[in-house]
Amino acid sequence: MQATVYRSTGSWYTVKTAEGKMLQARMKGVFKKDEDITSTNPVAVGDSVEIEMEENSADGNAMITDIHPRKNYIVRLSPHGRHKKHIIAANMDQAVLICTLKQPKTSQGFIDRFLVTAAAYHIPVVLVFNKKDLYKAKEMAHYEYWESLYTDIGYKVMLVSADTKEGVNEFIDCLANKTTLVSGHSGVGKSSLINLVLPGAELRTKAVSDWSGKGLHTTTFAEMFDIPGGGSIIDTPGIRELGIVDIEKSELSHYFLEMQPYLQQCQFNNCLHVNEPGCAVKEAVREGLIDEDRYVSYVTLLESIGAKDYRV
Ligand SMILES: Nc1nc2c(ncn2[C@@H]2O[C@H](COP(=O)(O)OP(=O)(O)OP(=O)(O)O)[C@@H](O)[C@H]2O)c(=O)[nH]1
Ligand SMILES: [Zn+2]
Repeated sequence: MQATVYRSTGSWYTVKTAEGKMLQARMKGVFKKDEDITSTNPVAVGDSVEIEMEENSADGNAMITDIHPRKNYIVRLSPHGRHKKHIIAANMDQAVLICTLKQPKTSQGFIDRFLVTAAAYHIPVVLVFNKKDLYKAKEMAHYEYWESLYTDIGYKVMLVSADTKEGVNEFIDCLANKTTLVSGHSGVGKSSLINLVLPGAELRTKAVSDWSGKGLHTTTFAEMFDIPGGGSIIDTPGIRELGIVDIEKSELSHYFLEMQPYLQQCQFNNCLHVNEPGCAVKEAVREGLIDEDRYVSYVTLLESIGAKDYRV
């Protein structure tokens, strides 16, 4: 029987069957893990799995017997070992990055790092700027610059206020019938916005009371919630940044989507677009066809690859 993983707590998983029943499930032994990754968790939130009911379980618990191939997944470095990865979530249709221009201002470096990560995992991103009610002329001008920059690259951008509810309908519409990972720095208003979409869910309080006293200390985890009317949200409390661990310097420019048209035109086919002569990317920056700040983000990320505490 097929089921979807909604929550993972180490050895127990909350899964939802095709009929909509929530069950507690355990893994049956250890089965083959994803070939490409060495992860600390074989099954993640969003995974589609096969389950069987446990034979002698009075509680109606289930066994996960197989995991279906993933459409995509995101990882972070595991807290339990430098080189191990922890799969945060799988099978997403899109990711929403909640940002703000005030209290606390989201940096462009952070946004671009997120976009690179999502592009590498083939996950479309919607940038949602929250706290519109706090923006004065200066912040509005900044927002408009970012809106046109990221819209031109191909991202969907929206401006909302969880406080006044301005723009919230558009935000809710963009989540309909999709599985969406919601991410963002602490304090940008993730919970406030999610609570508007999931009335009565009281996300964070639920997570806290369920987990207190169970000794899970540093462990952060994702959890999926159904949206009334269709679709679901994957909330990732405590996970500030996604991490791509294995990205090569030579790949990075592919994930800056606006650079793609120029990549074949550089004089050297292994051009990193920094010091090389005949670089079509740098030429495009000079001509204003690629935004300078985005190029700065590119160079910053490029330098971080291979650095000691490497994490894109
Ligand atoms: N003025 C204003 N304040 C907001 C808005 N949205 C959220 N806030 C406030 O910003 C603070 C942080 O909001 P949260 O929803 O807890 O933010 P979060 O991103 O979930 O933060 P973490 O739980 O730390 O990850 C709270 O004090 C909210 O009341 C908004 O649209 N306008
Ligand atoms: Zn180049």
